[in-house]
Amino acid sequence: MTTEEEAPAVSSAGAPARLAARTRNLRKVYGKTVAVDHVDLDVPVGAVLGMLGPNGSGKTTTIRMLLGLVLPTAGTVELLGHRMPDGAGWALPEVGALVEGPGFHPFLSGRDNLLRVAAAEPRLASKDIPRAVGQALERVGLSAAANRRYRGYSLGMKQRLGLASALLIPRRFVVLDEPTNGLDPAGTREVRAVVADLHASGTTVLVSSHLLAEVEATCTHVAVLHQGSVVAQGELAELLEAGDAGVLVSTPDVAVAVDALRDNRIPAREAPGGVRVDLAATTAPEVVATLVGAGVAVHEVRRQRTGLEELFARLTESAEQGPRLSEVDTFEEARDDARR
Ligand SMILES: Nc1ncnc2c1ncn2[C@@H]1O[C@H](COP(=O)(O)OP(=O)(O)OP(=O)(O)O)[C@@H](O)[C@H]1O
Repeated sequence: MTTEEEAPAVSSAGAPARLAARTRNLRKVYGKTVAVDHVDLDVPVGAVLGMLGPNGSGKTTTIRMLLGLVLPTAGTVELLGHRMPDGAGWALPEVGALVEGPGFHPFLSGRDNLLRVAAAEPRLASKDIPRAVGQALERVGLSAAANRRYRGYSLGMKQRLGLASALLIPRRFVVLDEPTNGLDPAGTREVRAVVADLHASGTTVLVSSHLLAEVEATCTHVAVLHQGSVVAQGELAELLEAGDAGVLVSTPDVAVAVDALRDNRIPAREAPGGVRVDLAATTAPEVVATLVGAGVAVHEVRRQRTGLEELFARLTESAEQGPRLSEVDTFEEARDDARR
C-alpha cells in the first residue's frame, strides 16, 4: 500500500516546489461559452494571491478546476506539487477551501453543520472535533449564532460558516472564493484579519475578489482576469509601481491643457485636481515644455501613484481594445510591450 511519505509529487518534473499551485494553458468551455482560456497561473508558496476580475471573468471556474471540482477542457493543474484531478487525494487534505454554495444542511444549526464537516475530516481526531469547531466559529465571529438553523442565516452568516469550514484545521493552502461577498464592513475587516493571520502563519492563500480595494489591502500578489484570460500577474508592489507612470498637472486651464497635450500625441485627461498625463510614451519635462509652449499656466506637477484601481481599469480596457495582453505570461512583458 502506498504511504503518505510515498505520495507521488510532480515537483521534480512539474511545478517548482516554490509554487503552491500552477496552471498551464488552462481552458474551460461550457457549450459556446469560453469561461477560462489559456490561463497560466502561478501561486507562490507563502503568497496571498488576489485573483481579481469583474463578474464572469472566470475566477470561480479557475478555482473549481484548481480544486478538482470541475474538469478542464484543456490544460494542466498542479496543486501542492500534485497533478489534478488525479492527485486530489494527496493535495486536498492540505487545502482548505471556501467555494460558492457550500453544501450545508438547511435544517441543522451552523455548529452542527460544522461538526458534520469536521467528522469527515481525516486529519481531525474525534476528541478534537468540538474544540476545533468552537475555535473556527469564534474565528469568523459566528459563535453567538452558532446554534441557529442554517436556513435562517443571512448571506454574510453563510459566508462566515463557509469560511469557518475552510479553517477547521491548519492547512498549507487556503482558497477563498469571494469571501467578503455579502459581508458588512465589520465582517469584511474580520476576513482581512483572518487572511493576515493565515499569511503570518506561513499558509499560502488564494482569494478571489471583484473588489480592488480588498485585494490592495490584503494581498502580496495579484492575478488580473478579464474575459477568461490572465491579463496581468505578479507581485502587488511591482504592479503598483508599474502603474506609476503618470503625473498630475495642476492648472486653471484644464481644457486647454488637455487639448495642447493631445495635439502633441501625449495621452491626457481631466482628473480631480487638474490634468492626468500618462508618461508611458513621454517625460515630465516634455509635458511641462508642451504646456508652457501652449501658454498654459502650470502651478504644480506631481508624480501620481496610479493605484490598483487605475491599473485594473487600464489593463481591462487594453484587453478589450487590444493587442491581447493575455498572450503574455507576466506583467513584466506586458509592461515592456506597452513601452515599445
Ligand atoms: N456551469 C456553468 N455552465 C455554463 N456556463 C458557466 C458555468 N459556470 C460558469 N459559466 C460561465 O463562465 C463564465 C465565467 O464564470 P465564472 O463564474 O468563472 O466567473 P467569475 O469571475 O467567478 O464571476 P463572478 O464574480 O460573477 O462569480 C461566465 O460567462 C459564466 O456564465
